[in-house]
Amino acid sequence: MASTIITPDTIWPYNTLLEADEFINDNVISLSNFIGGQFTNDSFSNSVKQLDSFEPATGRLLYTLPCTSPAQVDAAIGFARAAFPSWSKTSRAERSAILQKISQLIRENRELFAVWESMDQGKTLKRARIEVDRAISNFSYFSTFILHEQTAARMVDGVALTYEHRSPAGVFALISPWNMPLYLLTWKIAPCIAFGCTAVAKPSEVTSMSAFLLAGIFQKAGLPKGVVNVIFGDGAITGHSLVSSPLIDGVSFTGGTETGIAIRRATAHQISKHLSLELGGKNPTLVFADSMSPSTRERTIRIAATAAFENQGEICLCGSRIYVQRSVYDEFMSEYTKYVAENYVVGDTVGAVASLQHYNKIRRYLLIAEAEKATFHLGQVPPSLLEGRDYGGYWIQPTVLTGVHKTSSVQIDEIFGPVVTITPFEDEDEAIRLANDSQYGLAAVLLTTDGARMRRVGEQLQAGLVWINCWLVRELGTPFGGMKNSGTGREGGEHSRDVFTVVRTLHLPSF
Ligand SMILES: NC(=O)c1ccc[n+]([C@@H]2O[C@H](COP(=O)([O-])OP(=O)(O)OC[C@H]3O[C@@H](n4cnc5c(N)ncnc54)[C@H](O)[C@@H]3O)[C@@H](O)[C@H]2O)c1
Ligand SMILES: O=C/C=C/C=C(\O)C(=O)O
Repeated sequence: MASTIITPDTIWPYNTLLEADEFINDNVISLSNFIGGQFTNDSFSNSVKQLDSFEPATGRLLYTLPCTSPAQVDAAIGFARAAFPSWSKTSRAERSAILQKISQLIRENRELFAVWESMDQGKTLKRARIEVDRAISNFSYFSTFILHEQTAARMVDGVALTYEHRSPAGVFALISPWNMPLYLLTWKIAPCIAFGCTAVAKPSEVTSMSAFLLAGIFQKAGLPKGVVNVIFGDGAITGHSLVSSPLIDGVSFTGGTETGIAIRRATAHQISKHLSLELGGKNPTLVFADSMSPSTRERTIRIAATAAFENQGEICLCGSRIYVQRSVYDEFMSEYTKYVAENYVVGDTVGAVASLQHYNKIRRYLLIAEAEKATFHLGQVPPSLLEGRDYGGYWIQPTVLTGVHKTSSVQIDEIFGPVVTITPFEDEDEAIRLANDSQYGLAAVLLTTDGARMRRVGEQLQAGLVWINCWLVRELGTPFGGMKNSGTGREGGEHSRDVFTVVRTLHLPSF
């Protein structure tokens, strides 16, 4: 088998599942960092540990990646700093044109990205295509947002004219998790460079391939060298040295709550560092009796199922705690389990979970559910995969549980897999209490046909995003982010502008 040090161009021609599969069988792929506009051989120096990344659907080795050392992290930051003065002064039109070009190049290579993202993350090809489309939108949205942005001037009591002047905040660390790799990393890179900042981006060590391919797009689009550097590695060494560097002006992070806390700690003494933290969730779905009328039942079941099982439940916004009004509980249970069994089929509409480590985490929660005598309406404890690596993949059946106590870790913790708990409630007050009984506050789904209730309940839910009779509907200008331990800061449209710029208010007196 040939050992190939590759650039994205090596992979470019392999844009079907079959071709990608053959390429992997014939080659050992090693990803290299993209620093200062080049794919660098430093990634392979003997002092750099190499990490393995496995294909979730089969368990085979997909590629290796460098665990970038603190010295190399500093080198990447150096390139981003060197690029900042000139990039931050480019005109909005120039930046817009480059973002458009990046968007267009991803669109032209949609299938390439979808195929490799699906193989790398475990998601279905259909789901991967949806996420590539969102990556395309992330760049096109911010390419036009910056052209139309305006700042209002104000007269203060006729005494002074005031206006806000914004400038790019500097060099950012952009760190993303493994569940929606390209979608989430581009949600950070696009606004970062649109608002004139430069970046060192680090995808998750579990799913680094799409970021590598994206670096190839940056080269092809003519993004000036150093504006975006893409480095690979783990959290403890690479991620930590990146966020804690005094030469990093801001961090936009999406990942787990514990990691968010670690990043806050590591940067606590750097007061001016901008921090945007999008963290975990354990989101409630509330099913009111009125939503189970004959005309809306199908929609209610479909939304509660999609919110729970899309992308194997590996979306921070997934509704993994379903609460159902008692008068329709039995009917909901039988319709729901039937719908999930028919529509969420492992290996077809349900992909593999992202890693062996994650498989074992989900399994541990299902063992707890079993020990606590929860009822498994669908799914079961998956088999133990402890020996060797060649298993045939990390597959977990969509699992529907009832009888889980509110103090159980299965009900409290973010499992982040295809596991949902269902609990009855009596009335609106109890529904709100149960929904808010969580350390998290990222998202909530409200299923009801009562217009007054939509607002009455919706406005009391402790969640940054409330979806009523829908789920994961996104408009890229709306504030996106969580309450409580689900994060701090908002991203999207002008909220992303707040993350990536500093503001000064100028006062011009009239005397
Ligand atoms: N709120 C959101 O928008 C959102 C979106 C997607 C995922 N998530 C959350 O992400 C989690 C799953 O992803 P994960 O397991 O990859 O999360 P994670 O927190 O383990 O890792 C996320 C990223 O942070 C890096 N990292 C880890 N430790 C670090 C440290 N000390 N300093 C700097 N970087 C570090 C990792 O290498 C990875 O790139 C879930 O909790 C999920 O809810 C949240
Ligand atoms: O898994 C988390 C999903 C996050 C989604 C977004 O950040 C978004 O839709 O912009």
